[in-house]
Amino acid sequence: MIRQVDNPILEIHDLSVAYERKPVLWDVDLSLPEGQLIGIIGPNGAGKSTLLKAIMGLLPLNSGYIQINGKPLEDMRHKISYVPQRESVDWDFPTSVYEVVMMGRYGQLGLFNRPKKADKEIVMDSLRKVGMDNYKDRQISQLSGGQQQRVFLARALAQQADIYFMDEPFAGVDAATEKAIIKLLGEMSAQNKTVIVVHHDLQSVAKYFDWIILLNMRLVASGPINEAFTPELLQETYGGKLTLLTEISDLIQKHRFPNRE
Ligand SMILES: Nc1ncnc2c1ncn2[C@@H]1O[C@H](COP(=O)(O)OP(=O)(O)OP(=O)(O)O)[C@@H](O)[C@H]1O
Repeated sequence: MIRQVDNPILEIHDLSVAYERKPVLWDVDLSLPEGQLIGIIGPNGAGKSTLLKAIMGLLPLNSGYIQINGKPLEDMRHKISYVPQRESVDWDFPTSVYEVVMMGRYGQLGLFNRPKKADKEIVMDSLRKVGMDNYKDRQISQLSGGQQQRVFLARALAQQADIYFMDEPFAGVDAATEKAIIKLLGEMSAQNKTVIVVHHDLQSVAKYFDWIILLNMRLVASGPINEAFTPELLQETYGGKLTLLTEISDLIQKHRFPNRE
């Protein structure tokens, strides 16, 4: 079940990626609609992070190409923003919350230009949106996991991109932060931003996302949540673990018929 869309914001054609000849992604063909909250799910090692890195141009492709709004990715980099996994970053680096978020502006500014008043306002506005404006002078080494994730999000917001890629933004954060993040992502998609999130918790998929991508080295499904988040397609993605599938069937029933107990 792979739904192609008219006027896609993102198109991936015949994408294959390998690490030292070990194939990780095979022939992925995908088109995604604008302004939606999109989840990528699949088992460990399915290639979810690899897909994001390949789209961001951080890995060499074995084959394929990527277009944003019908134009080559290389010409559209300023329109995309990437929030890597929190653990992939050195949080002991001696810098402040404010500086990290200002880094989001350097794409527009150029490395050697001083931030202007407008940049400073965008940084403070982004910090306010994630509830971290009171921490602007704090060293990043002194933040909790949830606070680190909020700072990452503020940096992405400061880039003022059209498409946001996020690698497990809910991993290791507290419930309040998860709630704050999903609210923010909803506001972004209401402003026609496209938000693409690698996600692990199957329990919250139907509640959080408009569109879902099921991946296991190859693309299993891509479509609106009601069409693509089905027990059959999940079985194809995860390989039939029956207890999991029974749980998921229950979840889908609850999502579709929320008032039925
Ligand atoms: N830098 C690398 N060098 C070699 N192999 C790698 C590298 N990064 C990832 N892999 C391998 O590629 C496969 C896909 O990894 P990837 O991190 O994309 O999966 P994932 O779906 O994001 O997994 P998880 O849910 O466990 O985070 C795995 O088998 C992994 O071991």
